[in-house]
Amino acid sequence: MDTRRNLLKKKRRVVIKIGSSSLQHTETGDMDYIRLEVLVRELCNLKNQGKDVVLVSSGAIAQGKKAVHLTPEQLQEHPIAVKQACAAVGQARLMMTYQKIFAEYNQVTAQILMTRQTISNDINRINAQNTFEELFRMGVIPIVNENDTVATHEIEIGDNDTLSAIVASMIGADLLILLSDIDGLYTDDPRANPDAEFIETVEHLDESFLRMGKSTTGSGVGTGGMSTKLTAATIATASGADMVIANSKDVRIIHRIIDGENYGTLFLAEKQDAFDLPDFVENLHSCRERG
Ligand SMILES: Nc1ncnc2c1ncn2[C@@H]1O[C@H](COP(=O)(O)OP(=O)(O)O)[C@@H](O)[C@H]1O
Ligand SMILES: N[C@@H](CCC(=O)OP(=O)(O)O)C(=O)O
Repeated sequence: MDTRRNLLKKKRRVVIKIGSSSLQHTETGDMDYIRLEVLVRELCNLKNQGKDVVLVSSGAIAQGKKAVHLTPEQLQEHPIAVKQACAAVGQARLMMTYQKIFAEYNQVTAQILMTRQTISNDINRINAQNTFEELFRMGVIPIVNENDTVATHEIEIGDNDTLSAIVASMIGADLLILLSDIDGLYTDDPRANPDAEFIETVEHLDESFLRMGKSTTGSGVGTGGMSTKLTAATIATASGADMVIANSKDVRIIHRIIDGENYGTLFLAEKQDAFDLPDFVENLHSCRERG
């Protein structure tokens, strides 16, 4: 067995991110309760192994749209306010569903909603860090999302891949797992290029890997495609966490990865003393705009 994979067993603080498309049935857009249940069981089991666990869950906007039966015309009218209203509805639904399922395992959860200011403002960031630490001491699993109801372009992080890496960096996590609709990183988007090859391990995340995420295709339900996952890998690995991108088709992949089995793409941590999270977050938008 690959010794670097085997070391994943020893991780103490794990952040797991699941995207909107992974939480719903493709055909109907309704919640996939079985997948949610298995996800919750996996997280509770990690917690029972003595690890600190954080879930970053997308899905507020997608579930909110579904709940209020939004027509495409309504979406066109006031896209930002409509999206924010949907997020307000969907976030409450998501939390209700998670709390119900976590309660079956006697697991207490908490909701943490963040914006870019949570990181860039020193007081907000320290408060958020203290809250996470207190929740871990209490044995609670925090469930994190962007505060979509108030976040507009000026203060948004914009996608939960990046958010999950920011959270991992902020709380000193040693492993981040991004659950996606694809097995991991390929040399190119395999949906567009049948010759794309799967990459098992990224030892050093240089330009050649970052270029592989430039294709703009994605599930159409969530945000980002592969490029936001590579931004997440940049933050996580520079902060000293390993990161894995893996397929959410069977969420039992979480314990298989942590047991050291060869699933997904593993990005190895390369802690950089010069990495400054607030500074990185401050420059996030200008970096994206420069492409
Ligand atoms: N180099 C690449 N390797 C793998 N997938 C890629 C790559 N470039 C683009 N993609 C696309 O990114 C998609 C995953 O992004 P997205 O749909 O936003 O995921 P999620 O909703 O799970 O966060 C894949 O389904 C794939 O089509
Ligand atoms: N914060 C948004 C999701 C943003 C996002 O990054 O979505 P996804 O690409 O599905 O992980 C929501 O909850 O709807």
